[in-house]
Amino acid sequence: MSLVVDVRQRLGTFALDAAFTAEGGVTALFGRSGSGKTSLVRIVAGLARPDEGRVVLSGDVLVDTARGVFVPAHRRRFGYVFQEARLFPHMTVRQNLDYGRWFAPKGARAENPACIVDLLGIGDLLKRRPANLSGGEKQRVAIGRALLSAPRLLLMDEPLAALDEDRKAEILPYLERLRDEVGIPIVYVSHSVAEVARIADRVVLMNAGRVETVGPASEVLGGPRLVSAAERREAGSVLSGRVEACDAAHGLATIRLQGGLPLVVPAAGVSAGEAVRLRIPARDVMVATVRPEGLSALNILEGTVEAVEPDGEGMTSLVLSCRGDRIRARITAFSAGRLGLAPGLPVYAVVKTVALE
Ligand SMILES: Nc1ncnc2c1ncn2[C@@H]1O[C@H](COP(=O)(O)OP(=O)(O)OP(=O)(O)O)[C@@H](O)[C@H]1O
Repeated sequence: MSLVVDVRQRLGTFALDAAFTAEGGVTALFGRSGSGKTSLVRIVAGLARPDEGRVVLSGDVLVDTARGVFVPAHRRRFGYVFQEARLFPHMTVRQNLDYGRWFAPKGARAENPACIVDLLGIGDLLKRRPANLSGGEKQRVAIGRALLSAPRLLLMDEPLAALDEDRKAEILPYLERLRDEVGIPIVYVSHSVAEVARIADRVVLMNAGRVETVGPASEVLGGPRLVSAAERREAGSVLSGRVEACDAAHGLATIRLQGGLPLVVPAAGVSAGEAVRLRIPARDVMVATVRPEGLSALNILEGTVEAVEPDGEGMTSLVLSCRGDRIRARITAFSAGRLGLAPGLPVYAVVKTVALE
């Protein structure tokens, strides 16, 4: 699968001028409110026409303004999940799901709808109507309905934004299973660093209608390229690793990172050998020039400073190379100066929190 988007559209005083490509997995359109994410995803969906440009999915030209091509939304075979579930209130969950299936072309019908129902954990809800479901349950049904239409591409526009933190936490594991077990490429709109870090393979960072940068989640969410101060505060490292050992008595697991470093993290319900993603918020990493002792932190990593990037607002982003894995830290410019941090300097990274995802 390859999705090529290169479009321009004027909306009142707002000018969208955005280009990106996506290749399978989850591509996040990420940026602050008003940066143009929804306008862009609406063009990909066929719900809006660009003034100029092209949208091509795996060689299939869906929009080409120069040649007068515009394939309408219902003929694109895309699934769309919005902020609110938009289920049919008079239909049961099963009927809502069947409605999705009904739209699948004959040859492409999901072979086993029961698998999708299982994957989303909605088997017990089939006879209920949307009015009796929680926000998280509704959203899982909406995702199921979209999947059962056998889409070539799934577009999700802030699917968790209307949910409270508990409901978000409930639904995120299902989105991860969707990413890992269903081969459908996903374009995922969000303004949440934590959500994007957890779900996305690639990130398209939007700012004022334009694409600021495109890259792996681990790079884009690292910090320096993030546009708003709020995003930079949330910046951090996204790392991959494998569970090496579990210490059930203490609720801890040792994760071996790709570069070979071990990290000890609080973990419930993981098993040895499992591949995991970790997020370490940059603001939760302290830096020392000598090995600290007598600390409560479980992880003190040896590394060297790779980059020092002051943000001009009194804070400095650091990239630390720890046996090949890059750990980001965000400290005050004052501390960076006082410690004389410069590329090549050996340091210790004290990691206060690690989110296992
Ligand atoms: N039909 C329209 N007419 C005029 N301005 C519009 C129209 N649609 C969108 N805009 C403007 O375009 C800008 C981008 O809006 P858009 O909804 O795409 O941003 P967003 O990044 O998805 O934001 P949010 O995260 O808040 O949903 C906003 O300033 C919005 O007011």
